[in-house]
Amino acid sequence: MSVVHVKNLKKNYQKHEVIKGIDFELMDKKCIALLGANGAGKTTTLQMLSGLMKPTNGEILFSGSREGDDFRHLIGYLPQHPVFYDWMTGREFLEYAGKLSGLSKKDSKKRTQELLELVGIEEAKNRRIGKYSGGMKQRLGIAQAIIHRPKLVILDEPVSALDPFGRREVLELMGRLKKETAILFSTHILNDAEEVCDEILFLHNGRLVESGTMEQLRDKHQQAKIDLEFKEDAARYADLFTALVKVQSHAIKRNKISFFVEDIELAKIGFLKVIAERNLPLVKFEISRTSLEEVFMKVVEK
Ligand SMILES: Nc1ncnc2c1ncn2[C@@H]1O[C@H](COP(=O)(O)OP(=O)(O)OP(=O)(O)O)[C@@H](O)[C@H]1O
Repeated sequence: MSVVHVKNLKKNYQKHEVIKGIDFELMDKKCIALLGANGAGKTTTLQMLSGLMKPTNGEILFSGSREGDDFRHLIGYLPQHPVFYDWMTGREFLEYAGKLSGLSKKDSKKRTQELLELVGIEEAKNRRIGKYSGGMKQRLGIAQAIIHRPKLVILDEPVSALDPFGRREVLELMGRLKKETAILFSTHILNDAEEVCDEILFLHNGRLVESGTMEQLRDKHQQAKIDLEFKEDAARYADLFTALVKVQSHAIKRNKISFFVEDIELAKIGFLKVIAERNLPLVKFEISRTSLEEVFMKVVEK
C-alpha cells in the first residue's frame, strides 16, 4: 500500500532552484534510501516531506488525507543534528516526547517502555542522556520519532556521524523497524543504503536520476566483474585476457585489473586457463559484481 505520493516537487531558495520537479511514491513497511552527494538536495526534500518547509511547487499526498490536510501525525522525523536535553534520562525524554505528540500519560509510559526495548536502551533508561554514546543517542532519537506510531519515519543522515559500532547498531535497528513503518533515510554512503534498504532514490543536482528496488537497479546496471591482482604491474597482462573472451571493458590500477564481462562462466574458465598455462604471478582472483557505488557513478555521469 502506498504511504505517500510526491508529484512534481520543486523548491527554490530565492531564485535558485534546488529541487527541480521530482516524483516518487513510498510504499508501506519498506525502507527507502534517498541517496545523493553533498548538496544534491536531500535535506531540502526531507524537510518538505516532514512539513518543516513549504514546497515552491508540487504535491505531497499522504494516503487517506487530502491536499492541505495536516499530515504531521502521519510522520516521524529525526533531523541530521538532533538536540537532546542531556540532563534528562532516556525514559523521561521519551515520556515527554509522547505527551508532546498527544499521547495520554498512561499511553506515553507504556509506549516508552515498548520503545526502550525495541531500540535496545532499556538497561540505560534511567541514565542521563549526556552519558549516552552517539549510537545510543541516535537510537533514542529514532524512538522519539516513532513514539506516535507514524506511517512514515524520515531520518536525515542517521548514521553519518557515528563510529562503526554506532553505525552497526543503528542500521540493525532500521532493519527491525520496517516491520512497523515505512522508513525514508538520506545518506551519501552507498554501503549503508545497500545494506538495509529495499528501494533507492538517486538524487543528483535536485533531480531524481534513477530509482527502483535494489533488484531492479542491479538488473539494469550491474555487470559481472573479475578482479585480478598480480605481484607486479598489471598492465602488461591485460591483452592476454581481453583477447580471450567477450570483455566489455577493463580498468587497470597498478597491480590490479578489473574486467567487466558478459558471460561470467566462460570468462572464469578462460581466465584460469591462461593464468595456469602461463604460470602468471597472480596473488588474487575475485569474481564479483559492480557495486552500488559504481552504479551511482555511472548514473550521475550520464
Ligand atoms: N536555506 C538555504 N538558502 C539557500 N540555499 C540553500 C539553503 N539550504 C540549502 N541550500 C542549498 O540547496 C542545495 C541543496 O541543499 P541540501 O542541504 O538539501 O543538500 P543535501 O543533499 O542535504 O546536502 P548534504 O549532504 O551536504 O547535507 C545546496 O546547494 C545548498 O547550498
